[in-house]
Amino acid sequence: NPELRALMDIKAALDPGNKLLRTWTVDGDPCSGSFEGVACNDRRKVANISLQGRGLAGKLSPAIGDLKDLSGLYLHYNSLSGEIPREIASLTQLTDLYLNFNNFSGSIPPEIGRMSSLQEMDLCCNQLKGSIPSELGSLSRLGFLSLQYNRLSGGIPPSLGNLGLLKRLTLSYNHLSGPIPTSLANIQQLEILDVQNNSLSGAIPSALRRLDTGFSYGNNTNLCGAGFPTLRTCTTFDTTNVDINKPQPFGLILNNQTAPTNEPKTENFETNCPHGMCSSPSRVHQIAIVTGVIIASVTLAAVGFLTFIRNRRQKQKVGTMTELSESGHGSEHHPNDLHSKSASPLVSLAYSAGWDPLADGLNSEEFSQQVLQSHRYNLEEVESATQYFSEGNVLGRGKFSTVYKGVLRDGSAVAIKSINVSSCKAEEAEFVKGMNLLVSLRHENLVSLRGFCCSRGRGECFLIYDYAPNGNLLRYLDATNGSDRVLNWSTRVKIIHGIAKGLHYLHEETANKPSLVHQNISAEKILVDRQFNAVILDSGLRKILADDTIFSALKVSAAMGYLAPEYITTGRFTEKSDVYAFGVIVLHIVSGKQQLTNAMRSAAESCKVEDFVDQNLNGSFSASEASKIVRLGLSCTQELPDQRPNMEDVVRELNQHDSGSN
Ligand SMILES: Nc1ncnc2c1ncn2[C@@H]1O[C@H](COP(=O)(O)OP(=O)(O)OP(=O)(O)O)[C@@H](O)[C@H]1O
Repeated sequence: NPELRALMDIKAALDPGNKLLRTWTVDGDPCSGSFEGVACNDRRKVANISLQGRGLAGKLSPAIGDLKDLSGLYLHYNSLSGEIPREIASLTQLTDLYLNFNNFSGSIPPEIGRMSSLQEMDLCCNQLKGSIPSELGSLSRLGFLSLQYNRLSGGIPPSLGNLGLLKRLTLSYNHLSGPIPTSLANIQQLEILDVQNNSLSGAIPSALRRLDTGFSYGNNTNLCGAGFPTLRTCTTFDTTNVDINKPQPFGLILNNQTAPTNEPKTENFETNCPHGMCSSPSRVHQIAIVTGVIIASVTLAAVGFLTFIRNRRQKQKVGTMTELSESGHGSEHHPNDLHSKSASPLVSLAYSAGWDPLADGLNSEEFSQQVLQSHRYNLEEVESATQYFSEGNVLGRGKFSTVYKGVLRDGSAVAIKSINVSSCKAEEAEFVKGMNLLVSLRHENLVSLRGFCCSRGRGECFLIYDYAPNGNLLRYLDATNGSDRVLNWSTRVKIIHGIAKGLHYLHEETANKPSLVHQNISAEKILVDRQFNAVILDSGLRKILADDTIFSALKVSAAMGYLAPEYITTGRFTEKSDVYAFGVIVLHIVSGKQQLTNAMRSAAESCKVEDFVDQNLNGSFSASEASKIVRLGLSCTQELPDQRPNMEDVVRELNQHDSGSN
């Protein structure tokens, strides 16, 4: 059996000590279910190898290429080293390749471009060097490509723009240089593009603005572009082409070479050379030399300063290094390094203080053992629920957290929010107090928190929530007529009631809980459960987050129109600011629209509900109920907080209509 032979070769390389794959035996049957982590298809060919997180410390054998029917190879979270064998390219049926979180070195074999079935490839968090092969642009079915936290250099190949199904491209924390190819903006499916912490330069294709918060480009050498917060606008210098095959020391090139890119250059010229204002090439040449020298001096000074800071930090954090090795990954580019790269002072404070508030035996006073026992999950459960944080399970990524879909061992679906420790409150007692509060919140209209897990090794805390299968409210706004996303009137009313009741519960002070302000109510934070009830997400979350994390979330809320006007002058959140956001959501739900035009608002104000209510309902709604709810929405969005009702009034008002109509 050639497949058995290949498996024995693979085993010898993966587990040279024969300690971990003892069930793989030369006289066994790989398709009997007895080979740990091996599954076969109905033709009795090996179709899946799932050995993630098994502590494997060997290499990946070229014999892997002999398992021609393999569709999934999951070897992430091990300590595998050596090169990725180019024979892997023979796996033309492979859809999922997960080699992330290992110590693979060498370069990415360009032959991978022949793996025509590949849909998800995660090579993150290794020590891969060299450039990203342009051949990857041939992987026409690829949906996820993760190469972050490696040592990749050179340019981003414009050929990646051919990946028409690509949804998520993560290239952050490498040494990539040159421009972001315009071709990437042509990928219609692209939702996430993360190129942070590289040495990229030049003008960002303006069309990438559509990715909004899905586009992360911070900490690059010299990027520019209009309409990107935190970036400078481009100047004539930014038209200088950069040879993407030869990383340039200062992001500038001192001759007139044309970048070896096959994309049209028009956009860059349009952005950077308005009205023929560009300098002549020789002038650019001279200025570029002078600028290069200046940048060189500044860079050298900055490097010296950073080295000084880094050395100091390393001295301060002897304890942190122990934590890294505890997790079995000592690689320089491991994401656990995040805390050493992060600018937040909270991080080093947290780690040097040995931050692990949820460890057994600690905090017995602040955290009741009963709460600990009933709510604490271990990292293994979280890892297995999320299939080792597989990219395919990501529901969303925010500024400070990532949410994964997962399935617990009892088969129940959950959403797991992972929060980097640097975003949490640094004071252990404060954090624990916040956690206590979070688990005590119980209401039918709040997403139910099942438990939590904090991993010192990963530098993350996880909140495990019940999964709400019908998505968030955004999904039901701007729906096309006749689609199943058009909610009927009674469902809309039920959802509005639900949000009101959930917020009233939060605001109310009882013997068991203080009054809480949500601070981040938006259509995205309202989920819809199986019975189409509203459940509010992230309630109480602010109690465990650091202040700077909270403020960064505000920008989004303001941009979406949920931020109460008085916040600008007072800088404070009150129950009435939640009421304002609630009012905006009510108007969204009734109109079915995310953006309320002036015409719509004046229709609402002059009680012309038939012009305001979602046209997709084709008149199927109660006009009296609609006008009452619209009035309520308007009163909640009054300019002055005192003129807004409180949530108790809102619930009473809504209930009155209920009893009136019964
Ligand atoms: N319990 C849940 N059930 C179903 N979907 C969920 C659940 N929790 C979160 N989601 C979905 O996951 C995605 C991300 O969630 P959320 O907006 O809270 O996190 P985030 O992207 O980290 O954002 P932020 O930085 O705004 O808090 C959203 O689309 C949300 O609808």
